[in-house]
Amino acid sequence: MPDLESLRRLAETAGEAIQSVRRSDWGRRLKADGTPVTEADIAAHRCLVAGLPGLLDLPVLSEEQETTPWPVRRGWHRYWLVDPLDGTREFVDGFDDYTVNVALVEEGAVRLGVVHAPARGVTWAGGAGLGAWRWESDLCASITVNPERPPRILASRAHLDKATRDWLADYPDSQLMRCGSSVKFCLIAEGRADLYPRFGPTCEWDTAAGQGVLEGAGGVVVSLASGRALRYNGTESLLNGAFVAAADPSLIPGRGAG
Ligand SMILES: Nc1ncnc2c1ncn2[C@@H]1O[C@H](COP(=O)(O)O)[C@@H](OP(=O)(O)O)[C@H]1O
Ligand SMILES: [Mg+2]
Repeated sequence: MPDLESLRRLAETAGEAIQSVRRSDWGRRLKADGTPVTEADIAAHRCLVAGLPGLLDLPVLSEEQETTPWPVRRGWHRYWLVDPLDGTREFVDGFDDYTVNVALVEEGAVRLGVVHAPARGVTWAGGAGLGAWRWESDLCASITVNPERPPRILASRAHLDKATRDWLADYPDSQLMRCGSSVKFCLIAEGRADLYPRFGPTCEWDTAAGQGVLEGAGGVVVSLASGRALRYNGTESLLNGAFVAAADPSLIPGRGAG
């Protein structure tokens, strides 16, 4: 296992690179898929790819670099999966829910995840069987889920599609909170929300770190196709299918009390 304190500090250093771009006259352009990429994404990416191999010498798969060809990547048993700036739309639009995401993936499962939200000054980390933690101003606290009924539900601020709206119609009594980036997983992990359904597209680097945090806190991230935990590096496509993140599996329709 990598040293968690060093990993947290590396994520926070990447966050400082993002914040210094935000304070400056930052550039912005659109990627081929129409989503924005900023100088901040690139600055955080450079910071992480420079630092991660020193913590654990493994391949790095980052949103902000050309993807390693599948015939090579499929042979990876362990690797770093990185989204240097998740929630670029939030960042560009002046909202604070954007994050640095680093996950250690082993045999297709998340072993450890670290999520840092630079504008909030908060970092979360965790992994299944390890526990989960939250840091603010260098103060560390252990966190766990706190399932409530009716569930407090999270949805993307920028991407709320019809399938998600239809799903939400089954929860007329629930409070809906809109939030960008992997912060959604972390809010469930620290007991402030219960469900995050996602039917619209996400990529593997959007979910892995948050999944680690949530699993460490006692929650789950379930693929609606398999009914099991979301897995990684199993296909050439880096797109996730639909999933639900939950404080408890019984909150997911069809898996208990619903
Ligand atoms: N059409 C699309 N295809 C692939 N991923 C998409 C997408 N629309 C949104 N996303 C993913 O959703 C993430 C944002 O999540 P949210 O809407 O919960 O804030 C984006 O992360 P980035 O901001 O890192 O690009 C992006 O990867
Ligand atoms: Mg992302």
